[in-house]
Amino acid sequence: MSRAMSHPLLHTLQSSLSGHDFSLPHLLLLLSGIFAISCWAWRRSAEKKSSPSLPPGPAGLPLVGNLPFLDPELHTYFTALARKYGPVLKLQLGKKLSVIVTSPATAREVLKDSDIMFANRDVPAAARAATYGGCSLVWTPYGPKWRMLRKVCALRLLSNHKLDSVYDRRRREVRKTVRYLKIRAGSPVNVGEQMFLTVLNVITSMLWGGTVQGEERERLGADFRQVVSDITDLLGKPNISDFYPGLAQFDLQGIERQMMGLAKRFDRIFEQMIEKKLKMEGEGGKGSLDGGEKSKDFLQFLLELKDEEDAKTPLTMTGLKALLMDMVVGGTDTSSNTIEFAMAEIMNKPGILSKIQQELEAVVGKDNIVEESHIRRLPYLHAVMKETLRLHPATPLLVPHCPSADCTVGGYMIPKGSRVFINAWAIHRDPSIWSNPLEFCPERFLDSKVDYGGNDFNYMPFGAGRRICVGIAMAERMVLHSLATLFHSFDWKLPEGEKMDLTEQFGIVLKKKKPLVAIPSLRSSDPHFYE
Ligand code: HEM
Repeated sequence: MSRAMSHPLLHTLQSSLSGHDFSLPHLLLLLSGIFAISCWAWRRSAEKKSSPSLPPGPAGLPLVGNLPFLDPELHTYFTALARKYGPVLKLQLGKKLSVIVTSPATAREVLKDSDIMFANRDVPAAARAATYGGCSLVWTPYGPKWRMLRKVCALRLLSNHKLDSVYDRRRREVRKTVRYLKIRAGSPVNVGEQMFLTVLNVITSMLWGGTVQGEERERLGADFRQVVSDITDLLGKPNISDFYPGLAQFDLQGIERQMMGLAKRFDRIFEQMIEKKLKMEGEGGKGSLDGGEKSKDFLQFLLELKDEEDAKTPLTMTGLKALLMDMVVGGTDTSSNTIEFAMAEIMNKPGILSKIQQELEAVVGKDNIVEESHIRRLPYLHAVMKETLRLHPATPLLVPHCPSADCTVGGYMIPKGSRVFINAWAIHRDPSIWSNPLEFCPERFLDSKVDYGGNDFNYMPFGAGRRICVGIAMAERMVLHSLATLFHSFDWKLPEGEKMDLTEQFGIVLKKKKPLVAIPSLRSSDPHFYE
């Protein structure tokens, strides 16, 4: 029987007809029944016709969809597709529907108008393997657990107040880098590598104190760098397990296996720090691991929180370690790659470099060391940071969002569970929004209210809405303080015969294809500058 025949009115009609009783009331009933059924059927077909369709997108092949045509440089590939298919387009990647959003208006619909609906993540298999099953702040679904983790990070580690209280730790790491560069003056230095180490040491010193010194510090620093870089590479790799969840158990590309191996190395380091911390507490020590400092570090606070039995949303040991993972993976590459791109763009434009140095001279002075407190008074340098994040947003497609129910964006239907990419990279280079979009021009941000706080959908290097980056204040301090110090204390040039190459390489975190190697020289003859 067809679906229409199951309507209850039909039963009334059927029984009327089978009784062969065609008196006027029955006839009226029959007619009104026919009328009601016709209206119902018409409404259903009209509803079907007017329900929004899926977004447009390139035709795919049976079973695999668009997978064979996927270009690994996703940000440029998605940008080219958007030119052809518009600001909301779909790609069928195996069984997974991906949606790419490429205009300020449609990004606003996702990140503001339907923020709660899109506040979930579609967790890739690699991310689950990296973060104890996806229980970290970055990957946890929107809900009470996410709120608890977010609050803990925002208030206890990354608030302006907390950051102020641990400035000495950041300062110490920046000064260590200055001392290292002084020794290397006149020789080529891998800028990204040095800035990665600086940011990493800042973050770990905020997490568990200046725990590792001397040789141990060097060894763990090198270890972390390789692990973070391998993790972000694996997170950006297309994975069959995501496109065909039925095949995930076979881990055909070995991505989850490799990721588990990397996560284990992290886990060992975390265990080591936790063990030291618990031992110190057992011995009655209350300060951070480097001793002497009264403020509790983040790990100490998390361990106390974990032991709170009456907490509404308890923090487990794996949840605690996943949070440490987020800070180390989410905070390092993003900030250090931004510093590296900024350095490269600045060195490429001597006019910009001299404006930065003039501003530093006026605000910091020739005879002073740059302090974090100066950065609020360096508007030109701030414009340089904004312009760097416009042209080279650290996460060009943000972190993919996932709707918790079917919804509509740009008039198209986005099914529950799709993977939604916001192409911030393309929006930041859209000629209808930015004049000379490919030119590095910090001046466009001077006397402009455009900021990365998540209210302007033309510019969103940190995302927007509930899942906006939780580390903005920290990133701002690290990037500006480092750049100010690098250009106040040193002049920089490329090795003889080298040309600046600004080519990007896609990954969940965007990087310079060719690492920036540059030669520092001292700007001051005063040795106190380099202590
Ligand atoms: C230049 C530096 C940075 C950039 C450009 C950046 C950018 C982003 C972006 C685009 C997102 C995703 C937003 C979305 O889902 O729409 C994000 C999320 C996140 N970022 Fe950052 N980030 C930076 C530095 C940091 C730092 C220093 C930390 C911590 C120490 C951090 C921790 C996180 C975390 C934990 C999330 C996930 C938040 C959530 O899902 O609720 N980030 N970041």
